[in-house]
Amino acid sequence: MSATLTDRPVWTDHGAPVLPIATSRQSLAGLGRALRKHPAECASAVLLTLLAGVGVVAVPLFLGRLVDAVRAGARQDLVPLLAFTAASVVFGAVFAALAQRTTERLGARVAADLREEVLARALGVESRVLERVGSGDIASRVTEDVENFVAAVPLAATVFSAATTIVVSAAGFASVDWRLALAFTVVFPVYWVSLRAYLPKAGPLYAAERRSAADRGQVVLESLHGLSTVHAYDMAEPQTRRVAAASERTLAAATRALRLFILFMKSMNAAEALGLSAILLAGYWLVDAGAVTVGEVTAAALLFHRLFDPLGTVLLSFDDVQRAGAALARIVGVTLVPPPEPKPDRPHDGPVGIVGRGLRHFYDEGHEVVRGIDVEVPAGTSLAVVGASGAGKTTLAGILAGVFPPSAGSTLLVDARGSVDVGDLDAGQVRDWIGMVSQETHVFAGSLRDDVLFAAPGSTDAEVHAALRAVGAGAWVAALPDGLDTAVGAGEHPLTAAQVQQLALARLLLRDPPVVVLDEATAEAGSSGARDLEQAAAALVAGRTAVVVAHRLTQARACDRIAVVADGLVVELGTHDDLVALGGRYADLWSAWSRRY
Ligand SMILES: Nc1ncnc2c1ncn2[C@@H]1O[C@H](COP(=O)(O)OP(=O)(O)OP(=O)(O)O)[C@@H](O)[C@H]1O
Repeated sequence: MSATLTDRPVWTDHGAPVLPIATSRQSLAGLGRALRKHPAECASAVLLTLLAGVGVVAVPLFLGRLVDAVRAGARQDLVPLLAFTAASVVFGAVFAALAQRTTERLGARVAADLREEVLARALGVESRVLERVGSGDIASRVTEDVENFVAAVPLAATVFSAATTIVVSAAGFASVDWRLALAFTVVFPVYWVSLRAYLPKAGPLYAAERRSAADRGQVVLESLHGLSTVHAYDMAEPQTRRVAAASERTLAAATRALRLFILFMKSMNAAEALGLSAILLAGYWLVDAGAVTVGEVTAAALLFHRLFDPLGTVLLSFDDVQRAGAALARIVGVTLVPPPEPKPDRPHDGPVGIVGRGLRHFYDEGHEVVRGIDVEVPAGTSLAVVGASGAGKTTLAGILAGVFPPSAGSTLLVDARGSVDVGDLDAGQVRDWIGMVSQETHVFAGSLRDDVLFAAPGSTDAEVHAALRAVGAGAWVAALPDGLDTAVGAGEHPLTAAQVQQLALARLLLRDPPVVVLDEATAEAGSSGARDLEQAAAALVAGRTAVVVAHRLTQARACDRIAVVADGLVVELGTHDDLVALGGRYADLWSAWSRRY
């Protein structure tokens, strides 16, 4: 694996490295891609919403005709017109319900697709990128941002239907008389000015309200948690005053937000009054000039009145749409991380040795934790890595296992066909060559079988049992109520730290890579558990090339050679006997260990 010190993609937000955030255009393109996967649902959502809009618009138009029929005394037209009006009401209601359902379902599908896409891409993000941006950013995008987007789906459906109704109504207006339609447009400048005044202030005011509500909650929680202290020091009164002060601040913030909202609503009402007046005035003039009928003006006025609702929906949803847009930008942003380049297939051939050349690594610039290590583990031999806490053992193990690239230097794998740089293999191929048990083994929610098969899908139950027996897990697995079907993971059958380590070892045994890197597989098991795990690890190491980060020196003694790491460098290297004879750091560690155990 080769890498240079600058070989890291970085996007920044106020100087802090983050994953990319999509621009509006990229977000829309991402949404478009997700929508295009459901062409039939998209078409039916649009069609049903249009039909619902037609229903909404038809009612005022028929009512307008009714007015004209009454004025003309055309009694024979009244019943059919009333029937058409009633039918339009039913038609509009039925299609509105169908449209809402279809659009919400489509939204839920799109959200699910986006969630899957972002999760797949997140899992494929290279560790060098993850290391730079931190896993928190990616986790919040896959969870919170996706949730925020999903929560906005019903709203998006409502806004889409409202926007469609507005468009269909505009067509309805134009069909009555273009001059009436023109009169109606006087509302738009008023809406525009109100929105420009409302939106920039609303966000910070609502945020302040949420913040002060959170502060109040914090004060209340503190008082409850510290109840005994409050009683002991007779602090009930000052504490109540703190809660009251926090409540007043919340109330003041909520009042400020509400006042702005009421002002905004008033300006919307003013816009509606203005629009209606404009239509009636224009209507009066047009009727007078004989250009339109009273019924047509009635239809236009009713049409406009019916628009209050959808217009209000669209205007009031700006905030939420902006918030959903921000979540979408972060979700789509994950998909903008360039996927790792596909590497040519290079299966291993026979036993594999491992060579690290000039390895250096830093997590924080200016603080190297591996400072130039050359290490060679010939095929079929084992190397123990020992040293004080923080010496760089885990970092070295991670680099040798190809979990992340070094800041400088390279790791080569050597087989019968020659050598290959770990960096020239893709992540899946690396795991065929090298298996690793790290300090953080995760137990996935599911059956015990699935948890083991995770590393080697397709293995039979007999093979899974054999692997579990080989790592010393046979007895406890046999005692499980449902055997391999037992549910493990969060909230299910609890596993001890040693059992989790055994699972990790069994996974690796089934995967059967020629090289294994074990990092403190025995550290958390307590001394008797640790001895069992040592044996389990020995079963895995036998016949393979192994790098073992060993805290228990018996495990180090069992390896062919031992590297003592101190402050990012290998300071001693040799067999157990050589190093004891050398009388250096390892000899000191060994004599201290021998005295203790
Ligand atoms: N992800 C990380 N980000 C920043 N610093 C890190 C990270 N991982 C390790 N370090 C730092 O790098 C140094 C070497 O850590 P490393 O875990 O490699 O040492 P170690 O010898 O394995 O220690 P231990 O035996 O305690 O696990 C330490 O100073 C540690 O704090």
